[in-house]
Amino acid sequence: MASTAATSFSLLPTSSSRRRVAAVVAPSRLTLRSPSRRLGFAGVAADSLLAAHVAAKIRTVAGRSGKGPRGVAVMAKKSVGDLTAADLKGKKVFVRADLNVPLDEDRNITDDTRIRAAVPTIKHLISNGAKVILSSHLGRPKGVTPKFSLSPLVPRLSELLGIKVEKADDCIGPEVEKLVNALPEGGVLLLENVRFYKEEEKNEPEFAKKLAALADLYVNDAFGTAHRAHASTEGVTKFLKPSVAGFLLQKELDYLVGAVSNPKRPFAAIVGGSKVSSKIGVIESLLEKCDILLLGGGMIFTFYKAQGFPVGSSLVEDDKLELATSLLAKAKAKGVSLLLPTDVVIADKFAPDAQSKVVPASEIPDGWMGLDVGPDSVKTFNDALDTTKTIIWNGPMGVFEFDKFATGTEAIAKKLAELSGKGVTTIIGGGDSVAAVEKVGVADVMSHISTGGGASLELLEGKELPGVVALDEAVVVAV
Ligand SMILES: Nc1ncnc2c1ncn2[C@@H]1O[C@H](COP(=O)(O)OP(=O)(O)OP(=O)(O)O)[C@@H](O)[C@H]1O
Ligand SMILES: O=C(O)[C@H](O)COP(=O)(O)O
Repeated sequence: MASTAATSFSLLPTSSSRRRVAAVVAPSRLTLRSPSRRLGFAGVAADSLLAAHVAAKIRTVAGRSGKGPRGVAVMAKKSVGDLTAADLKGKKVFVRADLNVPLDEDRNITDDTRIRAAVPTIKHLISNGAKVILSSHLGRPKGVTPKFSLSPLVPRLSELLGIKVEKADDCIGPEVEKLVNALPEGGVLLLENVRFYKEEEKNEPEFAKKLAALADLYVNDAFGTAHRAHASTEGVTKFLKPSVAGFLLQKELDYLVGAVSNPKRPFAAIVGGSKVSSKIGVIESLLEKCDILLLGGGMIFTFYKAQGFPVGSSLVEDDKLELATSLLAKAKAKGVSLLLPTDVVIADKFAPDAQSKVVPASEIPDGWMGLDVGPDSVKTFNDALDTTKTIIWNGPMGVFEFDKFATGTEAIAKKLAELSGKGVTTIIGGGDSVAAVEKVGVADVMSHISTGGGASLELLEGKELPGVVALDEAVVVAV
């Protein structure tokens, strides 16, 4: 018989859990006093963008003081959209982007998403007469390593921006300064990989100062690297004013903080991936906010074992059994409807050509391992998702890299695409779930696909990102 793991948790959230979330973030109480009220990005209203930052800040302020948001003066980050031609014309602007794109053996770009995502900010700057000094890392080089040069990015950047992008062979020093000084208004100079200097990751002030010396002001649009306190993401802000957020950074915050903290309800979170240990923070944080939590991926077997079910040779973290039990109890206490798959696709080995069959989640035989969620679970998950208005998804439902075990993940991707078309806010929180959505070819219809893996995980865990914290604040006053 199928396990009844799902039925031991109530299907409806309590009204108190709804009230608690609403009390923690109440952006409607706020009057925004910032020109960035006008700003919008990709169909996202300006007020909603700011509400996201405000909501994040309120939670921090409220958390520290132990009091709610009422009457608390809070701040929001200054935006590149606040800068007009009067601020930008002829100015040298240091733009930190995350152009850490995958390259094949011949150094061709295999996915240009991150380059495309950086374009709106750069276009805004060049169309307002700024001189753009563009900086990024690529990979994790140890010292100067030609295979990690940013040179292969120049043709695609030039094509997307419609101008000839210049390239420096270094990111600091007299030669770079000469190229910067030769930049025309509306020109773009791409600096060499900033991680060729070990001082970058060490966030050494002297190195940050040298980067800053190239420019008049700073824009951080590197969402994927915003969780790193590096010289070009954090240190440089101490020497360049103003230091403002780019459009991509804002959009990521709007969805991953704003839509998640203040969601249209019911709000469902889908968490998958390999191990529960790497998702504890995310699950705990989402349990505070969501109405429905769907779990899939390798982590579910730790939950099953904690409930006394046989798990065969499935992935299990034996030191996390108590944790799994406590997460189930927490969900129950909070009135969150936590659904574990009731059936699984099992395999006789971890391989694309493994023998496979579907069994109830409570009946995995010895020698077999669960590699995907089963069809009954997909149906239950889809029915639950049909009731929602906001969905965030992080981590695949199974070993989607093997076609035979990709069905559950692909079904969820298709369901989110369908619901997105019906007005549900669908957010894909980075990492492998993005790859899965792209594999199914439904990336374009999602409300938001994060460009950050580690950064989006940290945000979903409720952490502050150093690259965001360091930016200038625009005063927002609570009334
Ligand atoms: N049942 C399973 N058994 C073993 N591995 C699984 C299972 N289900 C999913 N996985 C694996 O989990 C991996 C993704 O897990 P991870 O925790 O890294 O997710 P993610 O957060 O989406 O990715 P990233 O860490 O890149 O952000 C995939 O490679 C997938 O094959
Ligand atoms: O790909 C990423 O997640 C970002 O570019 C950050 O890279 P890092 O993990 O090497 O800092």
